Amino acid sequence: MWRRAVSSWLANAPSHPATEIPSPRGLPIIGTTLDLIAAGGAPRLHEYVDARHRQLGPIYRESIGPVNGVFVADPNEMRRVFTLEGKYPKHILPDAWVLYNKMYGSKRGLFFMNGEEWLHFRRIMNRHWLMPGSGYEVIGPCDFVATELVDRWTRKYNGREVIGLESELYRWAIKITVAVLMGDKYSKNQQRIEDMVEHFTSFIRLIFQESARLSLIPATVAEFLKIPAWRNFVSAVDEALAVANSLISVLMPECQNGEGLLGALLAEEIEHNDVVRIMVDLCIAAGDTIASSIQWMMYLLARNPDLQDELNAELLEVHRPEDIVQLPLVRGTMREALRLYPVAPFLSRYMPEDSMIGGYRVPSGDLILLSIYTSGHDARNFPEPDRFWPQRWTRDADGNYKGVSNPFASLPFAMGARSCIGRRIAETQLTLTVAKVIQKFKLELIEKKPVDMMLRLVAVPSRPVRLWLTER
Ligand code: HEM
Repeated sequence: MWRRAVSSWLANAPSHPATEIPSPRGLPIIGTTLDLIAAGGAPRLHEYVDARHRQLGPIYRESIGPVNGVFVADPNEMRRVFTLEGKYPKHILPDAWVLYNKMYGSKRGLFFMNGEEWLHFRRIMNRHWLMPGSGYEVIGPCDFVATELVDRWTRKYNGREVIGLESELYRWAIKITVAVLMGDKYSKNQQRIEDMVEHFTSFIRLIFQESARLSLIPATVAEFLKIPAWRNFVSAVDEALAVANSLISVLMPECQNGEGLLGALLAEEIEHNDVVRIMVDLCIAAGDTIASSIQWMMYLLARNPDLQDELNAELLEVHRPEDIVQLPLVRGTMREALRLYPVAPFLSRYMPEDSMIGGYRVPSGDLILLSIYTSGHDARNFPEPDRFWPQRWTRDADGNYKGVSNPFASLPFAMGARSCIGRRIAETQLTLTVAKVIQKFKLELIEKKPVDMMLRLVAVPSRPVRLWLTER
């Protein structure tokens, strides 16, 4: 009711100039950066912005560090932003990466492309990667790596704590992505590429750690002062790109006959270098996002033993991987984890033209930041928003979600032409692996104290999740 009232107010409100968008008071040059530092710094940005929305409303403007943007938390206005994003949607890029690419002449994959170049490659990728039934096998490779993880944990951690859960899941994330890229060829080659995957995994973790340290300092300043975080970031990116390039070069000849998603891309008329840079960036994009999401899923399940039993009971009836990934409760668990802990708590678009957002005329070129952490935790969109309740995503007899008032308030993969290209793959990887783990083990937390979410470029647990496994 209240939500509808706010939305209709936003839609019908008379237009106001952008200068009237509510804004907190800040200092010249640094804006409100000091307020953010007092609130816990960049790792707590999602909570800081959430508090600002409560203070200033569903749309407000703020300059934080090098970023000046209009923050939007109303789901209907968020949808509008995607309808106004234009032919070549443009999102914000991490400052440190952009400077690195410029300084070292590094040509990068889809996430970093813009304009015609982006559209050209995105269309090719959409054809193969997003369309259901595009024919490329995702389930088989995901099933193979998920089974491998469960077997490894049975040998090493049954009746024990999983040592280094984060590293275990990072390794799983990279492996499962490489497996999807290689298709059937993965199982035959996995020993050969094991070391490269291991190295790549450790450099990717390092990159994310260091780039988070750089998030409040303009990259040009960090580079000029040669602060340790910048130097470490550069060497981790150098190493990761070098290992990833070698990895893709090893995989390419194996997939020449169309195997896996890599084979599909090779069959297109794309230059070798372009295939390599697209693939390298896919591995980078996949690693942190799915490793973090699966940690949250396991953390939430470990806190809810009854749900684990309920899931296991449902899984007793279903055997084929393609049916497991469709189970409403398995999918609900994933959607709920991504609602509570969205890997990317802010989505961004530069408006291509002057646009009406929330009753304000936002000029072309302005940066809009969609606060999906806030909209996902808002009681107007999700009753009892802090409760982990996977069944809310299942439907009642009338076809309505049981506990979701506005599904557009949780957009972990974004929307529109530039939404996550790996969504279908990620969903298969997460649901299948979690289902297999639950079929085999009961999960318990060793430390019961709640774990917070913090931003390290993507949202991750603020301290290690310590998991105890007991075979069912
Ligand atoms: C839970 C896991 C994941 C989440 C929550 C996630 C989320 C996102 C989001 C929010 C974006 C930005 C979209 C935008 O600006 O509108 C994005 C882009 C992207 N994602 Fe994912 N992602 C996940 C997994 C993956 C995986 C597994 C892959 C690769 C296999 C991948 C590859 C990409 C790429 C290449 C882009 C850039 C797309 C473009 O600019 O056209 N992601 N993702």
